[in-house]
Amino acid sequence: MSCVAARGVWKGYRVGPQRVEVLRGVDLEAGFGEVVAVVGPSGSGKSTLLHLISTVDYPDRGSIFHLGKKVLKSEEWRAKWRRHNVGVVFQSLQLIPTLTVLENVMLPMELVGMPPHKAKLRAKMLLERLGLGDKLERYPTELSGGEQQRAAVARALANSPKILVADEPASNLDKGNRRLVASIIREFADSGGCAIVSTHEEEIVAVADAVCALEGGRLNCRR
Ligand SMILES: Nc1ncnc2c1ncn2[C@@H]1O[C@H](COP(=O)(O)OP(=O)(O)OP(=O)(O)O)[C@@H](O)[C@H]1O
Repeated sequence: MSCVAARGVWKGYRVGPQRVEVLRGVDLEAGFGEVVAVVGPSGSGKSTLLHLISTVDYPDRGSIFHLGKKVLKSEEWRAKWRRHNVGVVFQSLQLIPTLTVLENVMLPMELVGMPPHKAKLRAKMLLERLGLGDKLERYPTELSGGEQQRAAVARALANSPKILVADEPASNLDKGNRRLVASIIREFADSGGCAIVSTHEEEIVAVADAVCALEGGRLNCRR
């Protein structure tokens, strides 16, 4: 059983009268303990693929498997599955502007019933690890782009997911923080999960077990 698999995945969008096929039969496999980096030029479909792998979106054809189970089309099923099993760093981050950084990271834990005092301890620990220990009470708009990005990584790890899906999580970071995020992703996978990460950054590629290049709607992986 693999941690994450994509089999024959197709996804396209309607643009006016036309249909553009972005993914044309993508296969991907991530074992437990693995980091898979997805690389490719802007517009090649990395975010499209990661939305499918994270279960935020659903393929037109083909299937995604998580922990050996086929991801179902029902949005309700996918939302519940994600809440418990998948940590997602969106390219657009999607931090909640009306909550502090600490509250943003606590929220996923509270949604699965963790008592607030425990959620707070874990959120603090994660934010300190990501170098945001002195920004806990700030609101997202009061943070730099790179700080927001690190807060989004902390939030994705909050529920100790089995699967981490991160869309360019290091794109706004300086070298030191790119290394930090890369090592946190590596440690996450080493503890038994798997991470699928789109990136242009060599620090992330350096910790990957497989590098998959997306081009012309197809994915070519080398290990
Ligand atoms: N909702 C949408 N409707 C129409 N076209 C879309 C939509 N979302 C993405 N696309 C198109 O699909 C293609 C792939 O987009 P995607 O965002 O997946 O690429 P990407 O590799 O993540 O790019 P980047 O590195 O710039 O973030 C692009 O040509 C984009 O214009």
